[in-house]
Amino acid sequence: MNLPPESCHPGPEALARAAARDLAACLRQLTAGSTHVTIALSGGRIALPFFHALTRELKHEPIRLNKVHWFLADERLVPPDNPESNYGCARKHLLDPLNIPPTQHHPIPPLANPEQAARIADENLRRCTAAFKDNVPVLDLVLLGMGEDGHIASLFPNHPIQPPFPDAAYAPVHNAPKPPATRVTLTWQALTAAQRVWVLISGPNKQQALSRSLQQDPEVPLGRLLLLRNDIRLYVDHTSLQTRAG
Ligand SMILES: O=C1O[C@H](COP(=O)(O)O)[C@@H](O)[C@H](O)[C@H]1O
Repeated sequence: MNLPPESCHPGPEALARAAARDLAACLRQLTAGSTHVTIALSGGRIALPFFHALTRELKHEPIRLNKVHWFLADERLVPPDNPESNYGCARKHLLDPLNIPPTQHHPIPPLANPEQAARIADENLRRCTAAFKDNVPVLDLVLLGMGEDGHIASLFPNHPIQPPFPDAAYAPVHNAPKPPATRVTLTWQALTAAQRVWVLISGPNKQQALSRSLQQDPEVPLGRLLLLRNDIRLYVDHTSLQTRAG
């Protein structure tokens, strides 16, 4: 598998530390320059070590966090106190420990109707965004994970999404192959328009999806994204390079 050595880390903690250090450096630059910085966070297994490492990095940094607005790359439509909620996890382990005021949190509302939730999420992002590419909001940074099947955000293999309108940043997801079944995700357009995309890949049984992605296999969501843009930063740990047992 062709991965540059700087992308590879011995385990989730080392990966999380490296990504957190890089994000702190990136925020130092971005907050010095602009009035508004927009970041989309993900959930999944790497989220917890990453949020803890990022909290440690940012606690003692003279970064103007009051300029940073926190969005989600995807959400499972469950209440925020449900352990499956991506926002709930981000809030508990990153935003609250850093005392980020609620005006800078932009959760995807966990409504029963994902179409409506996606429209509200799109409007919230547009309201905070200064730059647009073909009317698609440009996020400063999107942080993604990758599942065993190669899914990123809530874009799953063989599971097309239907954005509510052509340049929508968010789309509803029905019958997701991984529970919870009802979700909202950033669209391909939003991932393509973003200034930066970093993917944190950790956890067993991901080797095949990763290797197909690196070959830009469009059937694998990360492979499709790597085909759409060649400037994605990958963080990979050794647990994700293990093959499926048996
Ligand atoms: O369901 C989701 O899964 C992905 C990957 O999570 P992992 O636990 O397999 O690493 C995550 O990036 C996404 O935000 C989440 O909703």
